[in-house]
Amino acid sequence: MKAVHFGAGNIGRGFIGLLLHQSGYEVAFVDVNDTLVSLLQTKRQYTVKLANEQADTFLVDQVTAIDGKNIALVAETIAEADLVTTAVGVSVLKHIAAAISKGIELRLAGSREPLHFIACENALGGSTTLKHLVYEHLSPETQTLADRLVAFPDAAVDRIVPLQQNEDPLLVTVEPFYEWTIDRSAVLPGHQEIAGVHYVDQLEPYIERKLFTVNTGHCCAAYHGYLKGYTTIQEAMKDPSIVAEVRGALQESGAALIQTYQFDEAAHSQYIEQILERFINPYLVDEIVRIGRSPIRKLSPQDRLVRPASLANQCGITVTHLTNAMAAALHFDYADDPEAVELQETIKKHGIHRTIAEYTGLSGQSPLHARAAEQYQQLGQWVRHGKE
Ligand SMILES: NC(=O)c1ccc[n+]([C@@H]2O[C@H](COP(=O)([O-])OP(=O)(O)OC[C@H]3O[C@@H](n4cnc5c(N)ncnc54)[C@H](O)[C@@H]3O)[C@@H](O)[C@H]2O)c1
Ligand SMILES: O=P(O)(O)OC[C@@H](O)[C@@H](O)[C@H](O)[C@H](O)CO
Repeated sequence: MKAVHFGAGNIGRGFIGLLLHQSGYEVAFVDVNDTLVSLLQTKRQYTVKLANEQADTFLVDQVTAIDGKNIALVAETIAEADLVTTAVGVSVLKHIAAAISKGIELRLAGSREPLHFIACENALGGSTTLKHLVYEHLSPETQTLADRLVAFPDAAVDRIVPLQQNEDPLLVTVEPFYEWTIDRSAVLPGHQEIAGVHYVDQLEPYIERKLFTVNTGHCCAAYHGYLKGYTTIQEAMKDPSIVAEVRGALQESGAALIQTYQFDEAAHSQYIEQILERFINPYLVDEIVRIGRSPIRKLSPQDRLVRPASLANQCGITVTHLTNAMAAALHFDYADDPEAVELQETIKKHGIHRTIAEYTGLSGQSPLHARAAEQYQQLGQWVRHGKE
């Protein structure tokens, strides 16, 4: 079986590529990083190392890579594939949509075999977003045919894969834990289930629980950790005041998730504890600036801070830690992150209230907006007064 995977980065090699390989797929990675592409083409294999005491390793072989700029070759490879996956970043999906649409046109011209596209990004409805972007490039006739033969099941992916600092540029170190959940209701007959994947009839509770626990807690630790001058999440999670913020945020999002999806309270508490353990894995070095990357995306209405805060607010739960994490995110002034730079420029130019309204969608009338703005000022004073 042949799979095409867009994005030969950390999660692409360290999680999706590994699981597809273990399921019997030959994986062709599509990437725009020339070094990665050329190394994968030459070596045809790479190693995944687990961040555990034994440092278990897995060899992923029978792989290759395609230059993402070579649209004709990407399209031809998609036309021949049994499965297509992505892990490029949700904001990059628009850049791969044209090549995917060409692949679908070629495929439909020569085959009636169903084809699945699964976006493995940290976002609600990632594959659905990809579908809309791809359909913009297809004629109405092709869209009608694609409706029958091409599917875009949404998915949730969970495995912490930090930025890599290995001598071997293809080696990727990952945490032992993983969870890949796919919406079975959108899968076409004939799809061969991927080993190790959890197929569910309704994805929403799973993706919201993952994003609003793992990613909410993660970015909460990262933004508060950044303000306190820590470099890694492992350092930040040694600070009791940061752990208290993370726990507080996860209690707020947790209460909202439990009310919305009727999760068992004890099981959800255990889920939170397991995640806090994962954050402090001593065999990983995970940089705060990776976890805090793209603060505009992370402050957007459907993402890990605003959506759980809004859900909690609607459920009548008092929200202070999630708004404090938004406030800390608004202070994330990391100069190498283009979204952080844009955010800081917007605050300077238009002030905090307009910035909050513009990026979070929380209007000036929202109590969450008011609290985040007040906490932003308090954190600013704390930073200016030497963080006493
Ligand atoms: N790293 C994690 O812990 C983790 C876990 C779960 C989900 N995710 C999600 O997976 C996605 C990728 O994250 P990552 O950490 O692997 O990032 P990454 O930067 O390591 O990998 C992204 C890869 O996509 C490639 N890319 C960029 N533009 C492209 C294009 N136009 N065509 C083809 N390839 C392109 C990049 O060159 C890079 O190799 C994100 O959506 C992230 O939220 C990451
Ligand atoms: O990838 P992002 O930028 O959406 O979020 C950063 C991290 O929180 C994220 O990559 C986690 O490590 C991952 O989602 C764990 O499953």
